[in-house]
Amino acid sequence: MTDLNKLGLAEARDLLRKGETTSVELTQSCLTAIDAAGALNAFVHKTPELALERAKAADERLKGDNAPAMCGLPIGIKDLFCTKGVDTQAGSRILEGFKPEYESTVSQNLIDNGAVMLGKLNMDEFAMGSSNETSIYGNAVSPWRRGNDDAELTPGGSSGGSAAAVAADLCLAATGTDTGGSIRQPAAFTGTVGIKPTYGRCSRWGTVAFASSLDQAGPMTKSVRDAAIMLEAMCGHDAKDSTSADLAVPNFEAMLTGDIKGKKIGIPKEYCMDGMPGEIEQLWADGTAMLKAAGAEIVDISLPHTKYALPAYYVIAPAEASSNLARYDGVRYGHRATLEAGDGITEMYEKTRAEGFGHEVQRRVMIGTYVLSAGFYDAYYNRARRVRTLIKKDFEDVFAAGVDAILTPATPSAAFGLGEMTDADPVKMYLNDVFTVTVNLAGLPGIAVPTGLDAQGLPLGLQLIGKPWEEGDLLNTAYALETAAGFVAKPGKWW
Ligand SMILES: NC(=O)C[C@H](N)C(=O)O
Repeated sequence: MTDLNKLGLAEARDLLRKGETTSVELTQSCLTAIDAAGALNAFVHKTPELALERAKAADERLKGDNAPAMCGLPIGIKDLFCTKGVDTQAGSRILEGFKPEYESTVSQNLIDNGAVMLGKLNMDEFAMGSSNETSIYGNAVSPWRRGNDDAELTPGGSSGGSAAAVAADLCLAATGTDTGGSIRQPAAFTGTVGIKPTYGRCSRWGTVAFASSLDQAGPMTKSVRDAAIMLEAMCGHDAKDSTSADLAVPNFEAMLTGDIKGKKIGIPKEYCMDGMPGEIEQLWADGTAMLKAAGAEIVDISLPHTKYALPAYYVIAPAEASSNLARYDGVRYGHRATLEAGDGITEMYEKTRAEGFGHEVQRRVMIGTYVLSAGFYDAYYNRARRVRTLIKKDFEDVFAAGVDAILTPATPSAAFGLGEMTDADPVKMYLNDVFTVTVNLAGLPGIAVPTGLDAQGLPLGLQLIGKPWEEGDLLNTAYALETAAGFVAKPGKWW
């Protein structure tokens, strides 16, 4: 069978069960596609030997009756997850040469479920960015292009390598993480599906920390069904993460009936922002009509504190980052600067951190340190935390009034060109997160579903936001939207 790498998880799983292919064949097909896609710079550490070894073991396991759902399925892992004995750099120079002694809970869950890791995927440094351009490895490149224009576009960020790899069929699916939109924005930019589950659904243990009260892992896949399959395999209670929820994991795939009759879908008026491109407005209106045609009840809602979400996020996330990143001191991990005679420990810290962190990470550490400092703590950090509570309450009120899910655009535009936003004011880049950060601040599940193309042929996505712990319901609504939208476009192969 050719082009096995183009399959999704569900299709490949079914072929494996019928004995029509093997994990080794699937894995080999992905490895060949990865080798031919150097131009995308998606995989930054490849693990072909390990992959084939695990694929062989999976083929053995598949001979029995109890092989788990992801048994034998080749996937990519974002470079933020610690993988035992395999380079884990979080896209940063400061973690150069770091090979963890342990496996993150999420990647261990996937290994236990039989998934086959092909390698580690490119990302913005410490997951700070929306274009993958802050990566020490150089940016990942989107497989998509605007019409016949050969300008390189961003796959989004920070999980840009994951999005590029899934969209270009280098793997069947990938892991991502989302602190302010890092799964949903790259998914929307590349015509793939990405879900950020409820905060606490996936363990954060062994995932390099950015902003601990916001970080969540999730799957990036070719379909909603695949997202359901992979989320179930990734998540679950973990005693090693005190914020991990001790809740049973439902069979998400079994909940995909496509029936959303009578579901109340909220359309928040505050998400209709000034300067929103007509194409995004149209996409949103089309998505609303699709859900209505599928039997949902559409209601106008208000989330009054939405406009404060982005500023609150860009105070809280840097504050937590400045604290989390204090551990990179040149002693315990990775890079250490070369010192001169007379340099003491202070010079060692300063030189190491100045060399080891890129500009965006330095900016956030400085902002975070500032907003946490004695004279400014109340004015910035505490105020941002209070705003966060109000944002959370906005959602609680809407759900208490009977709304089942909320539909919004996922991003304010289609993918932009590499370099187009890096020289600009950093706030322009931060504005990419305008529709996604509210969900992280409130700890809710959110999913991006590809629903259309812009005038230049680039994918656009819509976001559905669900109630806490109701990912199954959210996935089902997303499934209904996906079915109605019938998005089948793929990037033309140029790499
Ligand atoms: N990690 C994320 O969710 C990315 C977000 N754009 C940020 O730069 O903070």
